[in-house]
This record gives sequence, structure tokens and C-alpha cells, in this order.
Amino acid sequence: MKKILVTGGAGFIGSHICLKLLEKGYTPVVFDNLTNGHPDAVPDEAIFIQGDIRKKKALDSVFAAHSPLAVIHLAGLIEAGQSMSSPGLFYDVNVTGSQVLFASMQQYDCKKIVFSSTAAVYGNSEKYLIDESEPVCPTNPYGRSKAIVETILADYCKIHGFRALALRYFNAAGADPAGRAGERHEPETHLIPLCLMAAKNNGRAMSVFGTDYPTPDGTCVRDYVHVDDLADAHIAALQYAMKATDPAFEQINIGREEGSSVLEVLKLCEKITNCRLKINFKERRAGDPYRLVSHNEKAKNLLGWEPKFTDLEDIISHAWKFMEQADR
Ligand SMILES: NC(=O)c1ccc[n+]([C@@H]2O[C@H](COP(=O)([O-])OP(=O)(O)OC[C@H]3O[C@@H](n4cnc5c(N)ncnc54)[C@H](O)[C@@H]3O)[C@@H](O)[C@H]2O)c1
Ligand SMILES: O=c1ccn([C@@H]2O[C@H](COP(=O)(O)OP(=O)(O)O[C@H]3O[C@H](CO)[C@@H](O)[C@H](O)[C@H]3O)[C@@H](O)[C@H]2O)c(=O)[nH]1
Repeated sequence: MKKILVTGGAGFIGSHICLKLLEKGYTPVVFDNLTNGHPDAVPDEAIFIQGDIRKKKALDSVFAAHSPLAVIHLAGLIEAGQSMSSPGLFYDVNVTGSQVLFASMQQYDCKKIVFSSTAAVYGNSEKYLIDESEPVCPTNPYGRSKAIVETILADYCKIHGFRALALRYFNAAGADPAGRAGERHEPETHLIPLCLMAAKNNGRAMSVFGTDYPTPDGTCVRDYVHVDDLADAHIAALQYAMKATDPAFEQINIGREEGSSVLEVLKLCEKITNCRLKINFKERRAGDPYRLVSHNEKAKNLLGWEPKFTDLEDIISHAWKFMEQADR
């Protein structure tokens, strides 16, 4: 069996990656402490172990028992807003947890890894399309925690011979086109699922955080990428890391090269759900960069990856289909 360790595999993006790994003939070994994941999000054919990435003994026993070929490391805390009030927690889980994982990988000679980084490492950039050469300048502890892990990984590549790809994804959205998985964060804080939940609940009010940003309509702009495309990017990155013969470290943007404002997303959600949303205009959310839109040339050139889902309406429609059938 070609086993791949997937930390955080019971979460939103991880569960979609597991489906894709199985389609490609790999067996995912999911390691997740379920703080934000769901055991039933792990496909039946995958192996599931409940555990915390900060516990080295638990990780060591997974490497000893399963000898994975490589690691896809998604486990961590994800909300930029929450990181503004609890930075220590983010550094503990995201940075300390990653260090413990890398130490275990080194001990068991498993040196290929795809790491979930984020567009949040860039912060506020002058450029509309941000490429990987832009300075790393995060505006919140969440983004800083990911930037620190990238630096640690680069050192592990140079010094310990790791082959690592840090995928800097922009905003993950949508759901498995076949309806097998979707987004189930609890509590939900993300814009698209919140709009869809509001629509499902007959037009419950939506908050718009900030209307005075330097963007065309004053609300924040993000690049929403389909979670199925993200999962494909992980397979391409995994195969790249497994083929690499030299120790290598790359940071690669995964996005759609298209920005949408909060108000544009709201309007599209209204159209798809055929529901008018009540809107409460609120203060800016602390730590939010005003615009994050990817340049994705490097992913095309290095991984042969490009998004299949180029229209935000299709992406949100898949999320809506999943939400309509789910109990939310
Ligand atoms: N969702 C996005 O838009 C987005 C964008 C860029 C990067 N990312 C990154 O992608 C990864 C996955 O994001 P997601 O949206 O699927 O989030 P998620 O919360 O659904 O998944 C993360 C998973 O990690 C698990 N986890 C948390 N702490 C853990 C610990 N200490 N030990 C073991 N497991 C732990 C959670 O239980 C959860 O299942 C994260 O690292 C996130 O920072 C997400
Ligand atoms: O009720 C809401 C929720 C969000 N927003 C705004 O919508 C935008 C998108 O917010 P959200 O969906 O929470 O995503 P981000 O804060 O952009 O962060 C996501 O996208 C990042 C990559 O850009 C990832 O790294 C993070 O893990 C992931 O949570 C932001 O401007 C928010 O202020 C609102 O106006 N109202």
C-alpha cells in the first residue's frame, strides 16, 4: 500500500484530499485531533488515527506502524480573526506542532512533505496579482505562524535533505462536485458558508466587516479557489516532491487569479440561493488584509496545475448543493 500521512485529514480541505488520494491509488493515513474536524469526513477506505501533532510519541508510533511515503500537513488552526485575540495558541499548534512533526519525520526518514501555507503570509501587497517573489509581510499571527513554518521547512531542506512544497492557498471554497464532502466548520466564520447558511435560514442577517478599504466597493477582496482544484494541486505537489532527487523547497501560490469583494460574494450567494440577505455593515475585522489575489503561473509551470473551476458561481453552487443536503 502506498500510504500518505495526512495531518488534519478530517477537516474541510483534508477530507477532499483524501478522496483524491484514494482515486490515485494511495492510502491516506489521517492523523487529526478532531478539534475542528469530523470523523465521518474521513473516507471509509482511509486509515484514521485520532491524535495531536504536538505529541511526538503519538506521531512516532504512526511513522513506525505505517511507514508513509510522504506527508501532507494540513493540521492547524485557521482563523486569521481568532489569531488576533489568541496568538499564543496559533504559535503553539501551528509552529510547535509542525516542529514536532518534522522531528518525527526526520527520525523515521520520511522527508517528503506538502505543507498547507496560505496567502495570508503576504499581507497587504501593492500588486493586484501577488506572485511568490512578493515580500512575506503578514498582518496577523495566523499568517506569521505559517511564514515561520515555511522558514523552518526551508532549513530542514537545506540541512536535513527534506523535499518540501509549501502551497500558499488563497481562499478555499466549494465542495466535492459529487457531494461526498464539504465545508463543516463549527462555529463557521468563513464568508461563503455564512452567506449560504443565512440564506438557508430564510435571510438571517449577514455582517460585512469593513466598507472603507481601498478597493472598488470598499470591502475586502479575496481569490476563492475550488477545494477540488486545491486537492488536485496537492496530488501534483506530492508527485513533484516524490520525484525530486535533490533537496528542494518551493513556495507555490494556489489560486484562480481572480478577486471578488465581500459584496460581490454576497450578491452571487443571493442569486444562487434565490434569497435576499439582510446586511449589517460593521467595523473592519482586526488583522484582515484588504486584498489577496494570486498570480498562479508558478503552479502552472512547476506542477502543471491550473484551476478547472474558473467561475465563482460554479464554486459557490457546489457549496450550496452540499449545504442544502447537510444538516446546518
Ligand atoms: N480554508 C482556507 O481557506 C485555507 C486557506 C489557506 C490555507 N489553509 C490551511 O489549510 C489547512 C486546512 O484548512 P481547512 O480549511 O481544511 O481547516 P480545518 O479546520 O477544516 O482542518 C484542519 C484540521 O486540523 C485538525 N487539527 C487542528 N489542530 C490539530 C492538532 N493540534 N493536531 C492534529 N490535528 C489538528 C482539525 O481538527 C481539523 O480537522 C490549514 O492548515 C489552514 O491553515 C486553509
Ligand atoms: O461574516 C463575515 C465573514 C467574513 N467577512 C469578510 O470576508 C472576507 C473573507 O473572510 P473569511 O471567509 O473569514 O476568510 P479569510 O479571513 O480571508 O481567511 C481564509 O482564507 C485565508 C487565505 O486567504 C486562509 O489562510 C484562512 O485560513 C482562511 O480562513 C474577509 O474580508 C472578512 O472580513 C465578512 O465580511 N463577514
